[in-house]
Amino acid sequence: MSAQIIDGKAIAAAITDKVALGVAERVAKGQRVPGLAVVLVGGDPASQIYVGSKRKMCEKVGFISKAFDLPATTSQEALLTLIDELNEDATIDGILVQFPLPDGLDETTVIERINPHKDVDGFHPYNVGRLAQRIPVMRSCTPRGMISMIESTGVEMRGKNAVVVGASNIVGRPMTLELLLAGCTTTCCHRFTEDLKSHVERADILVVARGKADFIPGEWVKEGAIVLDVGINRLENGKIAGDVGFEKAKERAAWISPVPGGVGPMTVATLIENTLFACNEFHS
Ligand SMILES: Nc1nc2c(c(=O)[nH]1)N[C@@H](CN(C=O)c1ccc(C(=O)N[C@@H](CCC(=O)O)C(=O)O)cc1)CN2
Repeated sequence: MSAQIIDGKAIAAAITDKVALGVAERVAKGQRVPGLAVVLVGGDPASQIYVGSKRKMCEKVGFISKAFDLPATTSQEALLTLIDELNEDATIDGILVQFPLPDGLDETTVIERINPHKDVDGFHPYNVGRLAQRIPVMRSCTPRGMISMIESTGVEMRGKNAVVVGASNIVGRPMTLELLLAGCTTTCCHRFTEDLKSHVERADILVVARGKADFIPGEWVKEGAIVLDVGINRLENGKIAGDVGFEKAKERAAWISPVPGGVGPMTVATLIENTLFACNEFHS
């Protein structure tokens, strides 16, 4: 078997085209355009790339994008004051604080300060709790994006064995909740998981978010599985690799997402989708 590629770039483009139409519809009705505040603290090179593509995408779909580039020395108090101001700003529908934050800044406190209806990252405990209770509101971008990718295959999720490798707050945990919501029998593997291979081998849907190149050998992938690779690992040769041994996995899976061009672009597209949703639902 040679897997079909889940083209995240193409699916993301379709999503952002739809958002651009949604913005045009608002304008035609005389409504204001959605606004996204993108906050970057410090100069982490990867974060600069991701923030750059979020701002570019805002421009492309017709959002107002407010950029806040703060020095790494920014105090927790100053960052929280900015969030308070953005919470009150009627032109802003979404607040995005790029992670990781520099040492000394507490991500949990920052997330909890954002108005849950402007939490376009879906990280606030209110939004995670809503997802856990099967009444989602704002959904985390990478996990929600991956659900859109699985939906694009046309494969029914209900009843499938789904295995998520990695239990981070940003990806692994909310993805576990998303797959449960979709009707999968879901296992979340983490650093204390014993016999990881046996879990991976029975995954009809495999999501890997470990951050280590080739962490899951392609030979472990179940025949006919859907494989979503969240890893972005920069190799010494300058190339980017995922967490799954792609070539071997491709011989066994039915569907597989590439790195780059898979899950990454969906994170940005879903953020844009969330911002329009927040604008239409809560801040019209
Ligand atoms: N506040 C947030 N911080 C972070 C999030 C998040 O969702 N919200 N996720 C990641 C980084 N991230 C978005 O912020 C992100 C990661 C990767 C990509 C992407 O398109 N990757 C490309 C490769 C690009 C490259 O690095 O050369 C790809 O996979 O094709 C977009 C966004 C951590 N922080």
